[in-house]
Amino acid sequence: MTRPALLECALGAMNLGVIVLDHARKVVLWNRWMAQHSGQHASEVLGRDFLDVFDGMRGRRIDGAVHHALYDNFPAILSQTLHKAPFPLYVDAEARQRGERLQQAVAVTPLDMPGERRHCLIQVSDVSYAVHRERLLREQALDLRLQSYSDGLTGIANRRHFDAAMDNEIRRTKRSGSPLSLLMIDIDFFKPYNDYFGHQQGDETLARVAHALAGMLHRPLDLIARYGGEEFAVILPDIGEDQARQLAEAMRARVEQLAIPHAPSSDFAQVTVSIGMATRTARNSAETAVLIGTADRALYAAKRAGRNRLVIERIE
Ligand SMILES: Nc1nc2c(ncn2[C@@H]2O[C@H](COP(=O)(O)OP(=O)(O)OP(=O)(O)O)[C@@H](O)[C@H]2O)c(=O)[nH]1
Repeated sequence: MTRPALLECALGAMNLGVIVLDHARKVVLWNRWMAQHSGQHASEVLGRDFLDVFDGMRGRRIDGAVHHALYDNFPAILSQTLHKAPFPLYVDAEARQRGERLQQAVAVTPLDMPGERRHCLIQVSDVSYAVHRERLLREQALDLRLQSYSDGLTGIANRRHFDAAMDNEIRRTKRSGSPLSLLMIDIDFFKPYNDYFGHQQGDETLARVAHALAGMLHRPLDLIARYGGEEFAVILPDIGEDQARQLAEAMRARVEQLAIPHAPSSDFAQVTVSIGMATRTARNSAETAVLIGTADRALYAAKRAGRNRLVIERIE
């Protein structure tokens, strides 16, 4: 095989688009890959002006890159992230109908040949697969992040999320001096509920209560988390005892209003919650453990006092 025939054969077999333009920007080489994905055979484009073949490219980045390659001897690489699918190239006729272009990475290179004015080589690679994989990986990473910060059963924040948010809020409150209230909320007589209705219905009720409580929070930094089995914790930044008390009382009443029938052996006809509350202020400057410990003690006081109630314990 002669050398030109060999080169012709290799060019035809290449798995990327190859275009060569002469100094006047006329197409002088167009390989089979380009014909296959553009729908234009070499005989239709050879000898034509590049911008006549690709009218939509006028004034675009690729037009500038060709200009710089031909007249300033500058090469350029157009990554698909910044220049999405510049050429109208498609994987097949169906994709063309849908207008779904191949994702492309484009390299524009000056070609200096002895005795000729400068030409320019344009290489187009199909990076659709890489782009698809990258998108998939990004989505998976986001999913994992969400999963690692939310509780699978109820969909609210999990304990890890609570710990991180609590650290942040304590730090923020130390800087700003604003108050920070914490509620610990526990479903009353949940063991008899599970024993009577079964664990699966117990799960459903847990999720329903979590959802109802979460629906009461409207400020962006308020956070409700599943703290333990049937216990929730609510972080309320920037509100002092009075406002937090009103919200906590409304949350208690909201669960009662759900009117979820309780087990016959419970003291209550409906599912209820007990709530313990404590507030960090600039004056008491409580650390995380003290705030949580105090809200926890208040919760147990609410249980001892008969349940379905709110108890506030002050930090001295
Ligand atoms: N269905 C279900 N039950 C859970 C889950 N996590 C914890 N529990 C149950 O919650 C119940 C908690 O019971 P206890 O701590 O004894 O207290 P209680 O019966 O709720 O009574 P008081 O808290 O004193 O009002 C236990 O029976 C746990 O099995 C869960 O994810 N799903």
